[in-house]
Amino acid sequence: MTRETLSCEKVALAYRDGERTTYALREVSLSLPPGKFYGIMGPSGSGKSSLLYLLSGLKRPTGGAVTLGSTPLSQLPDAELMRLRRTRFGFVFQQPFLLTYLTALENIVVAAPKPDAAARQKAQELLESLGLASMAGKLPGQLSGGERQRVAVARALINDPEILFADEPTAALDQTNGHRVIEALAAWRSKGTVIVVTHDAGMLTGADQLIQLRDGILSTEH
Ligand SMILES: Nc1ncnc2c1ncn2[C@@H]1O[C@H](COP(=O)(O)OP(=O)(O)OP(=O)(O)O)[C@@H](O)[C@H]1O
Repeated sequence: MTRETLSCEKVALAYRDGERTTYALREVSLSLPPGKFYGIMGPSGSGKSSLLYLLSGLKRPTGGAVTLGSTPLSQLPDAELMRLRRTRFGFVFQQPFLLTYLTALENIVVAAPKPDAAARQKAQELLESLGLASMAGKLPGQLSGGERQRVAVARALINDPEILFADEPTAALDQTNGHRVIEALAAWRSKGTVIVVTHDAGMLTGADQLIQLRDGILSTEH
């Protein structure tokens, strides 16, 4: 797996609403070397999700640039950007978005490039590493919210993502299950970069670096 530094240089994200322009982010610059667990924090509306969307190529900045190694993410044509996202990034969102008619194992395998025996084996290993070995054959409706979210983490990991992005992955969970999901995400730093957005500072005590946003700009950085 290639492991490159993800960086952004003076990125901005402006939303036009008729005459009005709202800046979700303005002039944010960051350099995120690989293999670390980064936490993006800040109050509601501070631009956390916007920053995650820009860093992961889900949105394009209205100013500045996002770069992965020497690849200018924000300048790639749509198809190339989509391919890069699919092959090098993994995503976990607030809701797990599992297919209700597939088992936990099948929900993971469908995200693999080829749904073959090797992918099934890997999906089973991921479930085991996340404490869900016995849940492989269960449907999402038979799992708890925390278990469903850990299945979503396993699905995000099936392609060995160089960067794992998570947007408020614990917002729908209680503290105990939230911490288990964060532990599962954080463990990936031994292989790739982990970037987690949350408004819950208690979830980021194990982060290597905290990125604090306020009103669309960086407020502190350690
Ligand atoms: N589609 C949109 N159109 C207009 N303004 C938007 C849009 N999406 C976000 N914004 C604004 O951009 C700012 C940053 O939003 P963002 O979702 O990035 O913040 P956040 O820190 O993730 O908030 P939360 O914790 O509430 O999810 C907010 O003022 C928000 O109202």
